[in-house]
Amino acid sequence: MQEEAQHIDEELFDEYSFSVDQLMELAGLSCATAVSKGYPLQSLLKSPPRVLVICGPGNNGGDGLVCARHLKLFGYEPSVLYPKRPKKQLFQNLTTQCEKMDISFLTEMLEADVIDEVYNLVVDAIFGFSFKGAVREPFGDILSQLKKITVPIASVDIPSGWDVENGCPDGIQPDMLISLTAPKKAASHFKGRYHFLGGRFVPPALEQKYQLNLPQYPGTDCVHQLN
Ligand SMILES: NC(=O)C1=CN([C@@H]2O[C@H](COP(=O)(O)OP(=O)(O)OC[C@H]3O[C@@H](n4cnc5c(N)ncnc54)[C@H](O)[C@@H]3O)[C@@H](O)[C@H]2O)[C@H](O)CC1
Ligand SMILES: [K+]
Repeated sequence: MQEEAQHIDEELFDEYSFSVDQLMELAGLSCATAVSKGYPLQSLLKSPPRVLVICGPGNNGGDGLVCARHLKLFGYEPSVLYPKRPKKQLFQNLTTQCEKMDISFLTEMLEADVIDEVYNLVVDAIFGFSFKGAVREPFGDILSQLKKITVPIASVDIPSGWDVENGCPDGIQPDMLISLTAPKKAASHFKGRYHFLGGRFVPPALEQKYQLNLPQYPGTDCVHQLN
């Protein structure tokens, strides 16, 4: 399944000629849309409507940066923690776009009780389908703080630190999961309240080839609520 997700990914780029930027924009927009459906502005307990977006070193982190930008456009106040920044131009551009929109970047991870006090929720865009092995720092420390918080976590594609196939019983337990392209095997271990499917960009021929059996998205929506 981890391999299958990577094959679909490669095929979208190599055979279907999509660029990463295109798909990441749609993925990140889906995440911000799912957050706005699960945690509407008017339902938030803390004002201003602060959201902490934690971004990892790969494309999952890129989805997080796009998500933060759209959340800001939707009226939220995102702050971003982005401790390991790849040198690639794409990630530098996404970072500049956030900075130019007055999204603040934290210099270090906050303690769990501070997160609970200041933020309404955390978007987990640390690792996606390429996560492997034992968690390396600084992400071990970040995930251990996330295990202690009581505000909800919305995970992008896969709850970070979970094995892509087998999940992780003592890992973080997000309240929302936004599966991108198609739910990964680990999604069957998800016990939170909201499961959304996003990344409405899969060409029908690719969906058929991999027998993804994707549900029908409602109307023109970029997310589909699975439960
Ligand atoms: N086609 C699609 O479906 C799209 C998916 N998108 C998103 O991209 C991620 C997958 O991105 P990828 O760059 O392949 O990898 P990750 O972000 O999962 O992470 C790789 C990153 O993490 C480091 N790493 C791996 N294991 C560890 C570890 N044990 N400890 C510390 N660090 C680790 C690794 O070195 C890399 O730097 C997918 O899930 C979607 O969210 C696209 O954005 C849109 C198209
Ligand atoms: K994640």
